[in-house]
Amino acid sequence: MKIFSAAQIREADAFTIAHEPISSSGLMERAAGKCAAWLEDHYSPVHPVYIFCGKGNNGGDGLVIARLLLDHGYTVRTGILQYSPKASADQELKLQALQEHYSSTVYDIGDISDFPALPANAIIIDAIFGTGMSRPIEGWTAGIIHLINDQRQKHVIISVDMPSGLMADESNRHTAVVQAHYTLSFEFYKLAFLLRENAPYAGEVHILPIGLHPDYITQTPARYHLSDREIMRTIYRPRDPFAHKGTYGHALLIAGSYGKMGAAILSARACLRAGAGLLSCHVPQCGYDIMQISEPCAMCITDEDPRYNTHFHQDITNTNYKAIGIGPGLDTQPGTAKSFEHLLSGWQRPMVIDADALNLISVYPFLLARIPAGSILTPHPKEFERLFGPSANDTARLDLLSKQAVSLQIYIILKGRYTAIACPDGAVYFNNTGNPGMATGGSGDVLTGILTGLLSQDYSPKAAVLLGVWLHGYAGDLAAAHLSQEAMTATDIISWLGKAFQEGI
Ligand SMILES: NC(=O)C1=CN([C@@H]2O[C@H](COP(=O)(O)OP(=O)(O)OC[C@H]3O[C@@H](n4cnc5c(N)ncnc54)[C@H](OP(=O)(O)O)[C@@H]3O)[C@@H](O)[C@H]2O)[C@@H](O)CC1
Ligand SMILES: Nc1ncnc2c1ncn2[C@@H]1O[C@H](COP(=O)(O)OP(=O)(O)O)[C@@H](O)[C@H]1O
Ligand SMILES: [K+]
Repeated sequence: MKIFSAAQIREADAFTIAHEPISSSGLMERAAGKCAAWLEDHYSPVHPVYIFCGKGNNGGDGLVIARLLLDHGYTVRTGILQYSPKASADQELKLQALQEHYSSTVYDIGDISDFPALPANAIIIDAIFGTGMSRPIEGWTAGIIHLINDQRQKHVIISVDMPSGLMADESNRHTAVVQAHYTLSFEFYKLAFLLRENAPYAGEVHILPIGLHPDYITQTPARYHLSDREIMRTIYRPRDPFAHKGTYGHALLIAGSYGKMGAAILSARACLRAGAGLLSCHVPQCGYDIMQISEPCAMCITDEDPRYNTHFHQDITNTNYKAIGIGPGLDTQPGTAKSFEHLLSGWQRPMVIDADALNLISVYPFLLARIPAGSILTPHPKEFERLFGPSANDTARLDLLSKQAVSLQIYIILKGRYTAIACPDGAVYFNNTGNPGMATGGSGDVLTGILTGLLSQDYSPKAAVLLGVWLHGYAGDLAAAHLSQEAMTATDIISWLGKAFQEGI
């Protein structure tokens, strides 16, 4: 799914009106109708509804919602914030339509003293500002937003399209922003919903399709995308009935050190469960028995070093590996750094680089330029900062992420709630599977294994990152649904990977 900017959404709106027999007022009826239907599905008329409307089209939506709910027997009070003498044409039209039958339910808000006393069970609808937010909210209008937020413990707050005060395309820098429980957003995710800094505002986001013109959507390029099942269906390739183990590649995993063999085991298991044909794991001597006993399906190469991997570069001279994954539990010994440097000089195909291998690059930044094109880096935010330096805010970090992926011609997976996958062509995909149950040691090692397993099966690096991150989160969601977010561990993500293949694509 494409993520459009506020300006593009306005264009989509105008394109739809120009190419379909629908007016802007009609589109507003459709959009607000979707919101009213959602509200009626979730809340009965025992809940009095308090709608706060602005003077733009977001306010217009609120006025239509008011009329539709009143038509269906709800008790509604609609306050119009008079922060400006002028209103949009459609807002005026919808105000007239509401006043025609229900004028006694509408009142003006010109100061915080006009904020109503809310009865128990009341629902707050925020239709003050939407994608037209152009500057910080000030004065008493900001005061009304704070008063709305003060009700958060007692009343459900539902924002129409956007939480008022939030800019659609960037990190929030302002103080007056509605903190909604739910946001009913039209047609598209907004970039703002996916940024960590904006976590307090949108609540649970529901995307309501309003029939914006499909030609605009397909023809207009977008920099940001949201991964979805449709994308996965175009990527996933069922196994060839005549396949043999050679068909799906021989993967090499370089992982583990004394005290951190668990990371290597998790990656190895995930790599196999992601479908690799063969897997060899390069481990230090102390890890040989551990790996052989824990994962009988993996072959094992032991390092000359008893505790660390320091001679793995020699492996690539012998065998024709299809994919290499390096990093989980690797440690950052000088010998490991040297071997990594040799490996990067000799290996030209895409590889997966994670954890301590990323930390080694942070310490020896000249290695960055040696990463083979098409490789996949999987930093969490701290590792990203060590690699590429700090950023002023989430939007700036997103720009830096994309810039680095383009200039190094690699894929960078910045892990988090909405993992951001930056591609060498400048596109960024956000992933929406996964949950806080995955915030537990080893989850990232599992991802590295999955990605290595997909690469070894000849998925292109782009296909591997999109599918791998999606399946990893999907398996995490299945694990959480069966075990709880608290009790699930990284091992459970691997256990549910099979179901994720079956149900998540
Ligand atoms: N996209 C779609 O497909 C559809 C979209 N629809 C709806 O339209 C919404 C967008 O409407 P919109 O463009 O009229 O903008 P909106 O957010 O209502 O506010 C603009 C007004 O606020 C003002 N203003 C701005 N910032 C301010 C501030 N800080 N403090 C004070 N004033 C401020 C601004 O003034 P100006 O900047 O011009 O001075 C202007 O008057 C969208 O979110 C969705 O709900 C649906 O109806 C139909 C389908
Ligand atoms: N709140 C969350 N929502 C979704 N995914 C999460 C969440 N917390 C963690 N994850 C996922 O779990 C993984 C954690 O990776 P990482 O921090 O490298 O863990 P580790 O180093 O312990 O293996 C990432 O893929 C991340 O996207
Ligand atoms: K709003």
